[in-house]
Amino acid sequence: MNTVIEDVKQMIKQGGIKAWLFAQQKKDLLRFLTCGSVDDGKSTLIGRLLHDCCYIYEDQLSLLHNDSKRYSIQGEKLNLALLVDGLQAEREQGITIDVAYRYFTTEKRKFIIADTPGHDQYTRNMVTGASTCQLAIILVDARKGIVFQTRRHSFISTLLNIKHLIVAINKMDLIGYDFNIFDNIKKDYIEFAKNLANDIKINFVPISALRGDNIVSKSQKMSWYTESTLLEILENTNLDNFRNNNHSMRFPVQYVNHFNTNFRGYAGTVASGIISVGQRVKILPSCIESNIKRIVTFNGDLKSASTGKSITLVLVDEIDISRGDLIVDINTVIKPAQSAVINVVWMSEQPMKSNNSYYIKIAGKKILSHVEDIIHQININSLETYKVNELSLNSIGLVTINFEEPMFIDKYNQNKITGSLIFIDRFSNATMGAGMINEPKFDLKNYTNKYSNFELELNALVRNYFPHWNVNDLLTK
Ligand SMILES: Nc1nc2c(ncn2[C@@H]2O[C@H](COP(=O)(O)OP(=O)(O)OP(=O)(O)O)[C@@H](O)[C@H]2O)c(=O)[nH]1
Repeated sequence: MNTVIEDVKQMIKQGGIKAWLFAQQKKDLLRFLTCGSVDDGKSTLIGRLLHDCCYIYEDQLSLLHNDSKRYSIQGEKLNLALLVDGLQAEREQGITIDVAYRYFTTEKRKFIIADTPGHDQYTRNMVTGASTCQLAIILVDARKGIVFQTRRHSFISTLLNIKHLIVAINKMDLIGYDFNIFDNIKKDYIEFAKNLANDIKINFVPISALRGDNIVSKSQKMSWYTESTLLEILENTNLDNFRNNNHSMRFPVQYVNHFNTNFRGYAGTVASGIISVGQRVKILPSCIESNIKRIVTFNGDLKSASTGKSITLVLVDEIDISRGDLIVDINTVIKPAQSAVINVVWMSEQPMKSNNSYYIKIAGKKILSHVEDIIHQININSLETYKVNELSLNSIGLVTINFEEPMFIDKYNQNKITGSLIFIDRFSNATMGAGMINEPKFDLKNYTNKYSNFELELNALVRNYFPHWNVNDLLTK
């Protein structure tokens, strides 16, 4: 890593802008999110990181000075939170609603930050932000200590397979930079974290996002803290665990590009592994085999492409492939699952109930599914589980669902793309919840339905548009 940086420094001296661009491409990328309760200082922390890493342009800074006068509640000179609170509604209410993404870079690494809302009602935005991140900063207000949202966001982060948490105890300036308060919060969190997965790395940093203590530079006010600043931790986190190139190749087809009669390509993003020209592959569910003829990108053809790369594949043979099909290496052994046990974060005011049917979408494939059993709900405070009949808004639980047709899926901790799904309401098309596959099941009784897809669609349409006809739902047992 250091050698690359040294090389690049040398190149910038010698080569100007081209070398600089090359240097940017060579840097590692860390995606992280900030989460925690309302007003813990998430947006201020991001503003501070951007400011102290000199990632605010002069025109942005002067706009920020003006906006600070207009929107700031506490009368601070520069309200750094306004840099990321982009929506007018966010500024007026002083809270984050949407997920705001920001990019910055240091000499060592590139970063994409997701600023997610602290409010309970925006849990879905937090889940969205966390789903693509490798690290989470859990903000804690030093005056309040560990609260419900601290536990909730920590648990959701680990559920989404984030293995590195930084617990940033903020607003230390408001408690006189007191070591004992910091230490007690740290002990409380360690006690809570005993119930989280045991392979999670946790760092604790006392900070003041507003004053800039221990963010980019060491605080003069907390000489008792001798460990790394927040930025140092972000820069030095080991990213090897996050690369998914060692896993078996998965390429879900997102779009069939029939540009002209001579070109038929399958566009998508490599979900895991490496795909190469000449490779023998099979297409699921049909199991038809072919070879990769070309890997097409906007910048020209590639010989191979690895996890995360957006590409269009051209095969040697003319095969009927549709959106949602999965291309895998010929030697891959993957059994079709008829059902799965799934961790669910429910995001709808209409509760999830046993026997309900929803569309689910996994890696571009949309099919009907049926809730067989709600195994349990999780108590966020104690992380204990208990039996429920339904999952209400923002609750987290474990459920078994059956698929309308066999599905080629993975466990979420092995593949985030082919191991995650969303639940979609059959009538309104609204997203109802998010799911992470815990255990695909291959040997369960088939979910058979005596009605054809056409009959089911017709039934759904009639029930949606003519509710006064009181037609029964064919999918409800
Ligand atoms: N004194 C002090 N105030 C802070 C600190 N960090 C943030 N604040 C203030 O706390 C308030 C909330 O900060 P935000 O950054 O908007 O908090 P948030 O967590 O993004 O809030 P939501 O977007 O509603 O979830 C603002 O008035 C900040 O100026 C800090 O370290 N010290």
